Amino acid sequence: MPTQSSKRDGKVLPFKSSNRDLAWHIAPSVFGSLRYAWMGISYAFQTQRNFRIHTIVGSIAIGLGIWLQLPAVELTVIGITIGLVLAMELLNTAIEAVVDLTVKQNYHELAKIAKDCAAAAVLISAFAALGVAGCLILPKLAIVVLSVLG
Ligand SMILES: Nc1ncnc2c1ncn2[C@@H]1O[C@H](COP(=O)(O)OP(=O)(O)OP(=O)(O)O)[C@@H](O)[C@H]1O
Repeated sequence: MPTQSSKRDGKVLPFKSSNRDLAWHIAPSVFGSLRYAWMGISYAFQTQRNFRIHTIVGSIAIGLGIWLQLPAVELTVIGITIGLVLAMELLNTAIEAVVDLTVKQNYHELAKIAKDCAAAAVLISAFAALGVAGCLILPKLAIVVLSVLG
């Protein structure tokens, strides 16, 4: 049953709620979608060094936050920031794959722009995460370390 319409070459085309005719395969259920998402995380962890580093550093940050008994709001901010960095890493990996699929091993200025901008998005989110850790974790960690030392 047509629910919306799209414009192509000036013509209004009706389309169904799931207009995925070009897809090779469509996840049959919510459980199927979750399984494919997990496969994406697993692929990124196995193949992307930066994704592994960010996962480990993020886990340490969450662990430190819990150990330092940070308030729930601060732990939430740290969690959201780590989630943002990991999500950016996954999008960067997806963009790299689509670019490589499109241009193969040929040089293309637009491929360069796509990859450089995707990498920049990861970098900016990582800097934001550093800033959050510097504001919320470092001062309290310094107090604990200094009190232990002296
Ligand atoms: N097909 C291409 N055409 C033009 N420049 C490219 C192309 N492929 C890669 N590059 C350039 O090489 C850089 C590194 O490419 P690569 O595929 O390793 O991306 P990356 O973001 O550095 O990878 P990773 O996130 O895994 O470290 C890109 O940022 C881009 O500047």
